[in-house]
Amino acid sequence: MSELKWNTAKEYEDITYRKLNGVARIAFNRPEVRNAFRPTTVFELYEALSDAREDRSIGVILISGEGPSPKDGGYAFCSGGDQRVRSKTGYKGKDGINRLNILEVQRLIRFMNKVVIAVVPGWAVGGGHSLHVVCDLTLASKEHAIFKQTDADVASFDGGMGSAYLARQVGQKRAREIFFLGRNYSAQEAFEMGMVNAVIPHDELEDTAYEWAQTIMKKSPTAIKMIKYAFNLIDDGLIGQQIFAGEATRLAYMTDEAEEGRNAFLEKRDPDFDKFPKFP
Ligand SMILES: CC(C)(COP(=O)(O)OP(=O)(O)OC[C@H]1O[C@@H](n2cnc3c(N)ncnc32)[C@H](O)[C@@H]1OP(=O)(O)O)[C@@H](O)C(=O)NCCC(=O)NCCSC(=O)CCC(=O)c1ccccc1C(=O)O
Repeated sequence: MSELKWNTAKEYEDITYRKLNGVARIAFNRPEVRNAFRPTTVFELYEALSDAREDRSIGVILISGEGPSPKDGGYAFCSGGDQRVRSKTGYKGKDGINRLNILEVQRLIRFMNKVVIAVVPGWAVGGGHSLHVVCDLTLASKEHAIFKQTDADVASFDGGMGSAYLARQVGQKRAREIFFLGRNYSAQEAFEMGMVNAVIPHDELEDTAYEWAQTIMKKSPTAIKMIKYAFNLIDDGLIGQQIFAGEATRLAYMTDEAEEGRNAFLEKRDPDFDKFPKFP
């Protein structure tokens, strides 16, 4: 079992949120329902992810699921939308409003300026399966992780990132099988298909995820961010281009050439760009 001494970043109702040495760990905390998410869960997840995004000391974010269930000892990453609060127009929150707000979390993970690792201790199902797909990397418990896409069983369908990116990872035929048949896949099968990066003995999962995060933390943060956005770009269309271009602009702003442009404007003179090399 892990002896990592995580520091609580904030107390929440449906998730846990901790930090340690540049790593943020966010975990679903509804093990009695296999970590299904309701609107409250998703609001909290979004807030914690946003905090990790803004925290300049954080380089890698782990998303996991607390467990085991006090009811039966089962482990889960996430079993998707809480079907008990599903209504005709979405998932009903405490405010009585129906939402499909997990999609906002998917976008936050995808466009996150840091690496996000899904740490899967048990079931990754439905919208929970989609979440692991959207994360940059997935580490899975050898003994307990099971991947399953039940959307079509409950008349739901993630026709966005959870299916399109899955097809990129495992290929079209496999992705269609996963969605059309809704079978259970072990960590090893998911690894062989290409949607899991490593299969880890359950007791070592947490520590391994932390070690992977520390390895990434030693790299250039700018390089890691640009590589992530470069990988995303081809599938993310104009939004992918915009995000990559935004970061390119930031790098350009760091040059003397950019400073000359700004200074010339502020000093009400023509810019002198002649002194800057025109690289071949
Ligand atoms: C996960 C299972 C395969 C686990 O099976 P098993 O180990 O046998 O355990 P169970 O006895 O079934 O479950 C234990 C306990 O947990 C309850 N539970 C499990 N999952 C859920 C859930 N999703 N919602 C509510 N409750 C759940 C279960 O009822 C048991 O309770 P008891 O009181 O002890 O009986 C299996 O549980 C299973 O198949 N679960 C359902 C998985 C599922 O279908 N999830 C929903 C898929 S659809 C989805 O996630 C849509 C959400 C979404 O992402 C989305 C998509 C498109 C647009 C927008 C959105 C959005 O924003 O939401």
